[in-house]
Amino acid sequence: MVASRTPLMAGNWKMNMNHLQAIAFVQKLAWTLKDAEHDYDKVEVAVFPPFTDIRSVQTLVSTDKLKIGFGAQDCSQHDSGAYTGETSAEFLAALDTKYVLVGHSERRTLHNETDEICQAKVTAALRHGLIPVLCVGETLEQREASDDPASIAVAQLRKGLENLPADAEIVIAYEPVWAIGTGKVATAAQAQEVCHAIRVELATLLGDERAAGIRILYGGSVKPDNVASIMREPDIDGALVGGASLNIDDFSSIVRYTQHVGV
Ligand SMILES: O=C[C@H](O)COP(=O)(O)O
Repeated sequence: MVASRTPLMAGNWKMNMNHLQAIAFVQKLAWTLKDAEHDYDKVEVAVFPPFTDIRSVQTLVSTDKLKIGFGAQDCSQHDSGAYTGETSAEFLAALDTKYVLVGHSERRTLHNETDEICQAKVTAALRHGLIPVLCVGETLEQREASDDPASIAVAQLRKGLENLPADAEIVIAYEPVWAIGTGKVATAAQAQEVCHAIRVELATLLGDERAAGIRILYGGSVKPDNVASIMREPDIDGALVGGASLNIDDFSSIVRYTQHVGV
């Protein structure tokens, strides 16, 4: 049975755009997609702005009744307390935040986030009704040193989803670290190979039916000219887009990837 999974195009802005720029960007993205008669039921769209923009994006989305979703780029594993600089999933939920990235490779490498921390963040996000987007992926050194390039992402997945509640909604993002912001996109076959291994592991952990319904995104130098070939792969259900999500034309073209391929 082929599962029906609504593709998700997620724009991770990283540390770009202040709240005023965020308002202008989301407004313009919504107009562009409206002009193109984009059907959000066929391809879901979400942006991941910096924390300081989220309240502004929330207000715009709710006032203008936009169908663009939004998420945060990280959350604390704790709900509240003496954790200077951290942001609670509870506070994000109070701003109607739908998604939260967990374990993006920039968090793992620049902020020493371990698989154990990622697992605690997944749990914290779920505790407050957010949908975690768990990011996994190998570095170039790990890929070159391994006979099984998918094994690193699969091990991160296994740890990150430990003790997952039975009814939890999650999204997985496979991001080969060597393809992030480098212009070196994984080939569609390389991305599919790892995403398929992720789905097989999800089936082992959670059962076939549940695994078949979980969306797996690919991230790493996704652009309008390569999104179509990536989206043709059976285990890839969307993209986590960095650089190209900061450009309205590029991001809306990625969202409307079916136009490129006549799928
Ligand atoms: O979260 C997004 C990824 O890090 C990919 O970034 P990129 O599209 O700039 O390579």
